Amino acid sequence: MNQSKEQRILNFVLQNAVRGDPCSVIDAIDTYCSQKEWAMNVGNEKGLILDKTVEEINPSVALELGTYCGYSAVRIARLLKAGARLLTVEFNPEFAAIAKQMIEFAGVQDKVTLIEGPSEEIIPQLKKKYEVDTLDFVFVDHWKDRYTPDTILLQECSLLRKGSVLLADNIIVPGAPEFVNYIRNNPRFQCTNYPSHLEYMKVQDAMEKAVFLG
Ligand SMILES: Cc1cc(-c2n[nH]c(CCNC(=O)c3cc(-c4ccc(F)cc4)cc(O)c3O)n2)ccn1
Ligand SMILES: [Mg+2]
Repeated sequence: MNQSKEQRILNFVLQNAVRGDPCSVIDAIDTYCSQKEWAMNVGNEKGLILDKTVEEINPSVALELGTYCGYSAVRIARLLKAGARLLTVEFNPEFAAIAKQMIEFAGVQDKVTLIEGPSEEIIPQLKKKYEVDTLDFVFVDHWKDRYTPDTILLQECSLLRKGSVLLADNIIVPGAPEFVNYIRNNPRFQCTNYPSHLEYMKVQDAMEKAVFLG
């Protein structure tokens, strides 16, 4: 049974990064995926936009939709203050298994709750099952056709409060045109676009920040 790309990424991290050092894990993934095999991690260029947004908000409770191998979960968790937590949702069981090991190797497992399942099923469980009141920050990086319905679902589940910040990846590639239309024309959100590039490529991409106005 030959290895998956995601298993090869994890193996490279285990052999080249330092256990308990999140930055070395991030660097190892970026090295592998820029030199050996492309993968859909947010990457270092958009990762810096993510870092700045997280540092600005300093969230107590953050949600990530789309864990993949755990690259952005490690990026976010390394910046969280003591007692703050990240909930991250992954649909694919193989990806979730890789991400779990990645998060543990990076040493951020105490800050991260990895939840396996589809976003539309998990979001309605956040309040009762995961003891969330409201979300300070949401990194939207899952299936691009779920960005809009899940943003609506977050509102319906009263998970957003005045000032909650959404940051969405892949606004250009693969693209989320319906989401861009929805969020920019919605008076309850204040939007900012951050032009960038697709991870590990010279292709244009962008992130969209949307502040919920309550
Ligand atoms: C329904 C549900 C879904 C999830 C869920 N879990 N994991 C994901 C991953 C989604 N991410 C992507 O598909 C993605 C793709 C590209 C890409 C691909 C191919 C190209 F040629 C160019 C760009 C680039 C990226 O940066 C991406 O993020 N979704 C979790 C929960 N519930
Ligand atoms: Mg992405």
